Parts: sequence; structure tokens; C-alpha cells
Amino acid sequence: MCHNIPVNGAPFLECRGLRLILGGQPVLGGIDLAVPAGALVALVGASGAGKTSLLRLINRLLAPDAGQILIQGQDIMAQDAVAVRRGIGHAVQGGGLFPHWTVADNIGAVPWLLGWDRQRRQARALELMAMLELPAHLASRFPGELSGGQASRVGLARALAASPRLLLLDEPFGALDPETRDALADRLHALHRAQGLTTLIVTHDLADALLRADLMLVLDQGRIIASGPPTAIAANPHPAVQALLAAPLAQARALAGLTP
Ligand SMILES: Nc1ncnc2c1ncn2[C@@H]1O[C@H](COP(=O)(O)OP(=O)(O)OP(=O)(O)O)[C@@H](O)[C@H]1O
Repeated sequence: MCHNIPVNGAPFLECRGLRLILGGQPVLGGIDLAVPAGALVALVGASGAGKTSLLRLINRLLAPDAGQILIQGQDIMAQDAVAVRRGIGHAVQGGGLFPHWTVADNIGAVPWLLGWDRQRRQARALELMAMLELPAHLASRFPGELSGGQASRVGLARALAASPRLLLLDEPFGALDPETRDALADRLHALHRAQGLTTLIVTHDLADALLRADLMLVLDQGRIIASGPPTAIAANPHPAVQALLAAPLAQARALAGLTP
């Protein structure tokens, strides 16, 4: 079954029959999906379901054992891996920053690979820092001198530096306190819209996925078991989907009971 999300015209990102085996074990067992341009897609599922592996395939950090990945209709396996990766913004939990590079140099990493001169990289870093509400004086700091929230913002700035059309985020705000996480999720949402990005975000924060994503994909044991808008996911009777939703929904009900 192909998990097509309603598309106007050709999809921006497509996976066809994607299979991945790691260590002799099937990790992804035939993923078919089509994501329209401009969608913010939350990829959810239990630990070990294959979410990170799917992002790593799209970013060409892993190679599929079968199937195809197309970005704007082009098979990415037929393209140079480094070139594919440079067109994609990628951020991971905690920022994944280079510890011995300053904040400005971290943000400018992909532009540096693309051959931008120092002045242009610095200007872009400061522009993105302003967009992500990072004070400019942090530009010369090292990652070890940042708070968790600041490091996550720098990671996001780095992912956006070369103006990618596709953003892949792997639990980018996973380790943050709820208030910072919420503020950053709001900022990401605004940037996603303003920059016309197509974004895939792996998250364990079901409430955030249900409230902010245009579309959700639920992975279970290497297969997509549900896809569509959050309302359709919330109504999906699949036991694994209901199990994922049980805790956040119970929490929301309990909280609603506390407020006047
Ligand atoms: N390099 C590897 N070699 C062998 N098995 C691997 C490798 N990387 C991942 N796996 C296995 O693939 C499966 C999917 O892992 P993956 O990291 O994609 O899951 P996930 O859904 O992102 O999990 P989590 O939510 O815990 O991050 C797991 O069973 C994992 O143990």
C-alpha cells in the first residue's frame, strides 16, 4: 500500500519499495511514501521502528538494499552522494556540532564546503543567528560554552545555512526542557513556512506532532502503518498507533481537568 499524502502536482520527496537490512536484520521492509512540497511531516514510532534509518537513507548516509528515493523526481542514488547531502539540511539531537569549531564556523560548515568566502559565511551565520534568536556575541563561542537550547538553535541554523529545500531533523529538540522545546518548535514552524521548506522531523513528542505537523507518518517495525493529517492519525484504530497516542492523550485530559 502506498502511503500517499494528498499532493498537488508531483511529490517533492518519494520513496518506492525502500528496503534496508542492517546486521543481517530487516530494518525497513518496503517503504512507499510521497511527500508534497512545503509539507511539515512528523515521523513517529516506537524506539527501533526505523525512523533514523529512513532519514539516513534519504540523506544518503546509508544505501538501500532495494527501492528508490526520488527528490523532485530525480533518483538520488544516481547522483553524487555529497552533492545530494549538500542540498539537504540535517540536524540531530543536541545540535551534533563540531566541538572545536566556533558557532559561526559550525553554521558556515556547508557554505565552506560550497566554497563561500569567509565574509559571506560570517554574514550568513549572523543572519541565521538573528532568525533563531541567538545573540550575535555567541558567534565566537565554542559548542561546549552553549546551553542545550542554544546548541539546538545553532544545529538548526547550520542545517539551514545553504538554503536547502529539504530539511531532515532527527529529534532536534529531544533533550530540551519543555518550555525551550516548545519555543523552538514554534520557531521551526515559522521558518519552515517562511522559507518554503519541505521538512521531515523525527520526534517522540506526539503532542507536538499532532499539533504542528501537516502530516504524520507512523513507523512500526520498519513499516509505515499509518499516514495522513494529524486528525486522521488520531482517529486511526491500529493498536500500535493507539498505543503511541495513549500517554499524550491521557496527559492532555489530566491537564485539562486541572485548569478552570
Ligand atoms: N548500524 C547498524 N547495524 C545493525 N543494526 C542497526 C544499525 N543501526 C540501526 N540498527 C537497527 O535498526 C533498527 C532501527 O533503528 P533506528 O535507529 O532507525 O530506529 P529509530 O526508530 O530511529 O529508533 P529511536 O527512536 O530509538 O531513535 C533498530 O533495531 C536498530 O538496532
